[in-house]
This record gives sequence, C-alpha cells and structure tokens, in this order.
Amino acid sequence: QSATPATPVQKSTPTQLVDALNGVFGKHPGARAVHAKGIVLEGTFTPSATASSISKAPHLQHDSVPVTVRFSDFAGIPTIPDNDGMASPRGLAVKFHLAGGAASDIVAHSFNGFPSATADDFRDLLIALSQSGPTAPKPTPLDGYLANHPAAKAFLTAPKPAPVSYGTLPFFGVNTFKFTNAANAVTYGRYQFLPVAGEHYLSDAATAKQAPAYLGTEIGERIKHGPVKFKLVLQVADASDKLDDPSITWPKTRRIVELGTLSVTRLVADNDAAQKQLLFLPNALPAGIEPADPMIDARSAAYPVSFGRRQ
Ligand code: HEM
Repeated sequence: QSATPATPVQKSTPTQLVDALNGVFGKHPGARAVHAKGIVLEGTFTPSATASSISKAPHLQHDSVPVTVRFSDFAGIPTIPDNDGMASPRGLAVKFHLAGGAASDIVAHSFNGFPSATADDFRDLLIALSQSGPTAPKPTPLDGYLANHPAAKAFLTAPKPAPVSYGTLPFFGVNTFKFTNAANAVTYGRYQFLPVAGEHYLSDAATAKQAPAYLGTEIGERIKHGPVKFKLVLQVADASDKLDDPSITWPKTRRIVELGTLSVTRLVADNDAAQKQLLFLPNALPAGIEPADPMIDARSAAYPVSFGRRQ
C-alpha cells in the first residue's frame, strides 16, 4: 500500500458538517440531515467461505447473523420524490446484529466514488452549493469550487439513472477499511453490494411516470416474492492505491473477494419508529475491521449530531 502521508488535521467539527448539510437541504424536523427519506427492512447476512480469510470479524466467519437494512434517497428532504434528480445517489445502510447485543454497520451509496477527498473538502462543497442557488450571480461559488475540484465536478455531472428497484442497484462503501484475519494478515479494501437480480434502471421517460414513493412500494412488493439479495464483496487495494481518498475510484481490474450474501426478507412494521431510532455508524466495527480513511471517523462523529437533532 502507498505510504500514507501524515494526515492533515481536520478543521470542520461534526456540528459544522451537519449545519453545512442543513444549508443545502434546509432543516426538516425529525429528519436525517441527508438521506432523509428511507425504508427499513430486515433479513440475514451469510458469510462466504472466503470471508474469514479477510477478517476475524465475527460476522465474517461461519454463521449467519440477523441484519437491519435501511434504503434511502440522497437528499436531506423527507418529502423528496423518488424520481427526482436529488434522490440519487441512493443509500444502503446495514446493521449486522452480533452476539451479546453488539452491532457493526456498513453505510454505502449507489455511486462508486465521492465528490470530496476529505470531510473539510466536503463541507466546502456543501457551503458552495448552498450559496449557488438560481439567483446567485455568475460565476457562482459552486462554479469556482468545481473549477478546482475535478472529482466533485465528475461526481455531480455523472449520470445517475433512477433504478427499477432498490434491489437492482449496486451500492459502494467508498471509504477504505483495514481487515485483519485470525493469522494477522492484513487486507485493505472497499465494500461493494452487488444486486443478485442484476442492475436495472429506468429510462428518463419511465422515470418521469413513476409515483413519488415508487421505490418503497416496489421493494415491499418484491420481497413478497422472495428475498432481495446482494453479494457483499471487497474490492482489494493495489499497492499503488491511495487508501484515504474516496474521491478516487479504483480501477475495475482490482481483485474482488466475496464476503457473503445479504438477504433482505421483510419490511419492519412500524417503519417511522424504526427509522427514528436507528443510527448507523461507519466506525461501529468489531475486532478485525478498522478505518483506513479518516473520513470514516469524521462521518461517525457527524451522524450522531444529526441523530440528536431528529429525536
Ligand atoms: C464527510 C463526509 C460525510 C458526512 C459529513 C456525512 C454526513 C451524514 C449525516 C449527518 C447523515 C445523517 C445521519 C443520521 O441522522 O442518522 C448521513 C447519513 C448517511 N450517509 Fe453520510 N456523510 C458523509 C459521507 C458519506 C459517504 C461517503 C457515504 C456513502 C458511502 C454516505 C452515505 C450515507 C447514507 C447511506 C446515510 C443514511 C444512513 C441511514 O440510513 O441512516 N455518507 N451522512
């Protein structure tokens, strides 16, 4: 792996990061600062035979574990229509319920990349966005930001077609984790959830015809006919890959190791109560998995600020 240079100290506080999200989407009482509209389901995760070669984490050994899953639209707007442009990228958050009441989380989205290399950069982008509404004089702060941040420009302009289903989209962990197996061998990698049903998107014309809550309705119908499954795989870093910059997408040629199968089987009955009470933390990790990118801890400090505000 590339030697990581001394990490620059993060300047933004968790509160400033959440305030910056509120600056873009507005404040919506009771809602998450981003990924505000979602749906909670349950199921199981079954590790693959190769998972324990990567990590000694308990859910990556032999036994299946129960999971709670939340699919979401991107925007921090709880009424966002599922067919709106700001609903992408979609989110997938998974809570693995481990023995003894412990839990471990993965929080992923449907784009293989991130607009910003660091939490500070992300806050700068959010502030530029919030200052660049339709009435802002040109060039806007966002124009200036994007001129100097090609990864952010690529992220914002990349096509993000609406999916047929939450079950027909791949989701990407984006940040890099360090995995240690029982023999102390170390692997660096990024999670990917690959839909077993395949990737399926709607045409623009079909997207425009969808009901505002079509994704929630669709997933409820789909699971009546059988589990909605994803392969959880790890994209393994090459020696040349930068571990702490999620704005750089690694090439598709990287080694992929299968970690297991996520099987989503039922809707949670009181969905509003479940969404309110759920808090996913990217750094909720058992022994055998550690953050390898400082954005993971930055995210995990910001999420509880949003959680506190929506209680
Ligand atoms: C510095 C970067 C980031 C910041 C400051 C940030 C901030 C937040 C905040 C404040 C929430 C709401 C938490 C809550 O109320 O429970 C959230 C939720 C979420 N974020 Fe991030 N985030 C960042 C990076 C990312 C990345 C890289 C991804 C995808 C790989 C991501 C995906 C999600 C998803 C899917 C949710 C919804 C989780 C749920 O269902 O409860 N975020 N984020």
